[in-house]
Parts: sequence; structure tokens; C-alpha cells
Amino acid sequence: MELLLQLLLAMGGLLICGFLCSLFSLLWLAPVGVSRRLRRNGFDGPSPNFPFGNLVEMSKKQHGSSSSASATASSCSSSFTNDIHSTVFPYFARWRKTFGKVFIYWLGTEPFLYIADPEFLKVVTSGTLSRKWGKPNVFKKDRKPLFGKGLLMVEGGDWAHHRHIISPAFSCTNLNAMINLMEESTTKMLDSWSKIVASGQKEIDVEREITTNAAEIIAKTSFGLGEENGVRVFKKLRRLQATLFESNRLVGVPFSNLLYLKQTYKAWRLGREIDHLLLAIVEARARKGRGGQDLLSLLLAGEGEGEGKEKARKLTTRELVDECKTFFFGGHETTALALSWTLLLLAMYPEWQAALREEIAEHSAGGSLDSDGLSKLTKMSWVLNEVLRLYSPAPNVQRQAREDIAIGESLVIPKGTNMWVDVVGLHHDASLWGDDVNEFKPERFSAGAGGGCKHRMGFLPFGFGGRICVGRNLTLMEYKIVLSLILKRFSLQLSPKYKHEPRIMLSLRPSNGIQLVINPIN
Ligand code: HEM
Repeated sequence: MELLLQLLLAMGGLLICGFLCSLFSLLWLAPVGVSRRLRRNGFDGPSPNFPFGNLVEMSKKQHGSSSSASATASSCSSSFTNDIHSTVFPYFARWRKTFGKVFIYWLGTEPFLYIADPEFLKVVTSGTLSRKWGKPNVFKKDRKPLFGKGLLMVEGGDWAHHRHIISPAFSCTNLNAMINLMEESTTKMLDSWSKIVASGQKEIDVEREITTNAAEIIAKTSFGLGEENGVRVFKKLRRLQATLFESNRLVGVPFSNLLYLKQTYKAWRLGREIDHLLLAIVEARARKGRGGQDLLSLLLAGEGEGEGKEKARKLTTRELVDECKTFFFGGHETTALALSWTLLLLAMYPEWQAALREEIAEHSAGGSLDSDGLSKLTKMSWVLNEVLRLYSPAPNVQRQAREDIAIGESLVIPKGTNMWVDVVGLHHDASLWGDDVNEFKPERFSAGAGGGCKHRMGFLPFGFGGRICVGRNLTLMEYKIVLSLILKRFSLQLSPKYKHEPRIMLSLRPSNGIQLVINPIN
């Protein structure tokens, strides 16, 4: 009996030792090994402390001049600087001074290759190398309730298949059929603005208004909001988003999820409820056959491309549910931010408000804009590009090496290394754009979509390569419709209450909304 007890104790001890060794290897040996390999390959960077990597330094507030954007704004709310890189990414701005535009830093035990050099980005992602990069596992798990296995997250053959089926749904003909849906929601919003102004209040937080409108538009265009379940999905999706971003997670630190059990559980439960509701919508639509102009109906009706056996299989019900969520989360906040930053900049530049109003009037046949008129709003496209350059709603793009990636003779990026492309850094780089890099000058896009940037990979508001944003035409259409309707009815002025404090909350957002004084145009 005593012998058995000793044996059990010894086995227990061995198990605990084994567990501690694996933990030590996960938390310390593996990341240190990768770190050494990266350094041997010539990649420098700030020294990490495992298991936090460089997170401690990244969470520190910046000092002195780096807070220029907010400092200028708080002392004088009628002017502010667009020089925001060191405000939104103070740690990158600091490290760049020492390590240049390509270096390694660590989120927990995850290595990230920071890239703000467009030529380097081109070399490591061009041609066949593009297939060796996937999406970082560390974010995939975290964002599963939002995107599931939708287009944004899938890889390899699955990605090619989804993209094949989804791209045609965003064709111009299909998008044109959505113009009315967009006008309807926006007119409702503007009618409520008129009432607010009539009641004597002139100031509005346009960011809040525009985000609600964009969420409604994307829900209508993705899965339909006309039905009761559509409205319930919409409300739950918004709650899910708030829940997931309530906590500031220690991304990359092993087991850090245990600190946020309550939020994780709440998000998981909401995710399941949304899935059930969306499943019911998808199944009901599938039974009904073709109907409606939203993306879901188009995907349900759309045949896979190819012939016979080669014909791409249609997306399953489960896959369609994930795509509806992906369109909602990938599409509404980004478009809303592009519009909100635009209204802010137009409030600062009344001459551009006037130029756009003139252009809208010129191309509105019988007072309203059709698809032909929208396509002729050239100056508005310049303004959109300039806003996406200065305040890119998607401030970074990430990838993860699925295998060792050899670049030329001497450089190897080890399997598992993540890539972090600093889009804000690229868009605010004077060596690419010139000394006026931080000025709002939409006319720089008059000569072409590159905006005069010295490198074609220097302007990446919608990402790059095969994975470039599938919804960019939808954004362009929504942007033009919403902005035209606003400018026709109101003129915009900056409110003294506005404080310019852009910050990163997954997307690049204003910290305190965007308060504008709006005046009806007779
Ligand atoms: C101003 C508006 C928008 C911006 C700035 C934006 C930005 C981006 C960026 C940077 C990517 C590349 C991500 C990566 O490579 O990892 C992307 C991909 C994507 N976007 Fe957008 N987006 C916008 C609007 C939309 C809209 C309206 C939709 C859908 C309705 C949408 C759906 C998607 C999807 C599904 C992908 C994944 C494409 C793929 O991986 O093949 N986006 N977007």
C-alpha cells in the first residue's frame, strides 16, 4: 500500500515537472530561440522580456513632443495638426529612430516584424512569396466571435474559394441596386439632424451619428434589416463589438485570456446567439429562393464559377453566416470613420466644402445622384483618398509566415513570425510624400490614384496584393452618397468642444467623438 502511494506521488511529481518544463519552454525557451534566430538573420529591435515581450514599454504613455496632435488641439481647438504618427504609435516612432523602418518587436511571446519600408514590403510579399503568408493565429482566436471563418480570416484554398464566390456580389451592377437603401437610411438621419437644429441645438457628434447610419446601411446591404430577426442580429452585433473591446487584452501573453473570463464568456454567448439568428435568416432565404438585393441574397443565388466538376461549390449555410458577420464588422466602422474624418477636415477647409457642393450640383440630374453622376464626382474621390491617407481607418495590416521564408541569398524570416505593416507610418512618411506630407491637400490625387507617392506600396488604405479589401467599391459608393446628401443640406463648422485626440482602438478613431456645428443650407 505504502509502495503504491509512493509510486503515485512520484508519478504526480513527474507530471507536474513535465508541465512546468513545457510551460518554461513555451514562455521562455521557444521565444528566446526564435529571437536569437531573427537576430542572426540581421533583424534588430528593442529587447523583449518574456512573457510580456515589449508590451510593458508599449503601454507607457509618451512624453514631450510626441503628443503633438492632442497638445495643439487642446490649446486651440480651431486648428490641429495631422502629424499623428507619434501620437497614435508613440512606441513605433521611438523605435524607428534607433532601428529604422524594419525591426522585430514582441507582443508577449509572439515575434512581430515591423515594416514601414514599402520596398522591403514589396520584396517579402511579391510573387509566389505572397502565398507563404497567412493571418496571425494570435488574432484569429481573439476575433473568432466577430469574423468566424469569414473571408477576412480564412487562408489558402479556402480563401481562394470564398473570394471567388464573394467578389461578384460586389460588382457595380449589384452595388447600384443598393443606392436606394443607402439614400433611405441617410435621409432618415438627416431629417433627424434638421429636427435637432430646429429645436435650437446646432452641435452634433457626427461620428456617433455616421457610425449608427453606416451600421444600419451595412446590415441592410449584408443580410437585410427589414425583418425582425435582422434588427435583433444588428443590436446583438453592436453589443458583441462593445463587449470584445471593453478589455485591453495582453495580446500574445500565454494564458492572459484567463484574466478576462467574464468578457470572453459574454462574447462567446453573444456570438452563439447571433449565429442562431443569422442561421434562421439564411435558411429562410434559402427556402424562399431568390429575393432581395442584399449581399446574402446575391451569395445564395450566385452560381460558383467554372464548368462541370470544376464548378466552385456554393458556400454552406455556416459559411454564409460568418460572411454576414464579416461584412458587418469589416464594413461599417471603417466606412463610418472615413466619412467622419472627412466631415472634420471639411469643417476645417470650407473651400473644399464649396468645391464639392459645386461638383455635386453639376452632376445631380434632376436634383438627385444616380450611379452615372456618382462616378463623375472626381474631386470627392480625391478627398476620400486624402482622408484615407491622413487618417487611415485600418491603421495596420498583419500577416504570419506559414513556413520559413527565404529572401535572396542571406535572409530567412522564420516560420511563425508575424508581420505588422505600419500603414499610418507609410502614409505620414515625408520621404515618400514630400514635405507637405501632413497637410490636407486632396489635389495631390489629381494626377492619379497613387497621390504622387514615390512608391506604389506607400499608399495602402485597403491593404495590398490578392487580399486587398473586397468591399472598397461599396465604401466608395456609400461615401459618395452619404457625403453628397449631407453637403446638399448642411454646412459644417468645427465646434470649440472638439478635442483632436486620434487613437487606435483596432481602427483609427477620434477619442471623444467629432463635434461639429451644422447649419442648414436654404
Ligand atoms: C473605408 C472603408 C474600408 C477600409 C479602410 C477597409 C480596409 C481593409 C483592409 C486594409 C483590408 C486588408 C486586410 C488584410 O490584408 O489583412 C480589408 C479587407 C477586407 N475588407 Fe475592407 N475596408 C473597408 C471597407 C469594407 C467594406 C465596406 C466591406 C464589406 C462590406 C469590407 C470587407 C472586407 C473583407 C471581407 C476583407 C477581406 C478580404 C480578403 O482577405 O480577401 N471592407 N479591408
